[in-house]
Amino acid sequence: CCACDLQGLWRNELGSNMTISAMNTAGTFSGSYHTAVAATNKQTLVSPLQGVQQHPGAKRHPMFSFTVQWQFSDSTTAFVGQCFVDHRGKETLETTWLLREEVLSHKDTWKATRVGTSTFIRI
Ligand SMILES: CN1C(=O)N(C)[C@H]2CS[C@@H](CCCCC(=O)O)[C@H]21
Repeated sequence: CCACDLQGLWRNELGSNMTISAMNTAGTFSGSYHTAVAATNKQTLVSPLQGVQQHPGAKRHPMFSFTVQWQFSDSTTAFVGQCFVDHRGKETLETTWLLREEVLSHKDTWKATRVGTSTFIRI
């Protein structure tokens, strides 16, 4: 069937919820990210995201990237990934992410970036 549209509500394996809202013809979008867990034990808050996807409609499995500006910690996460639709029309977002936290000294920069993968399904 049809292409994979990023717009809507997604959840990943960590229980985070992501809403991708405005999508324009240039393929840029915005949204919000609500995380259940964090690297710190701080109370988490909904955080804004900005992203770009390959030209919507032109691709069945568009690539995308987006960045989340965490509102409760001095850190940010960049996601890159692709949207896939299986034979039953089930969509998944396969992503790799980099989480960069602010470090107070240049000598600590070696431990400032975490990397991982995350899969989102539509909720
Ligand atoms: C919950 N998460 C999630 O859904 N991920 C895909 C990973 C990569 S972003 C991280 C949360 C970072 C929160 C801010 C901070 O702790 O500095 C973790």
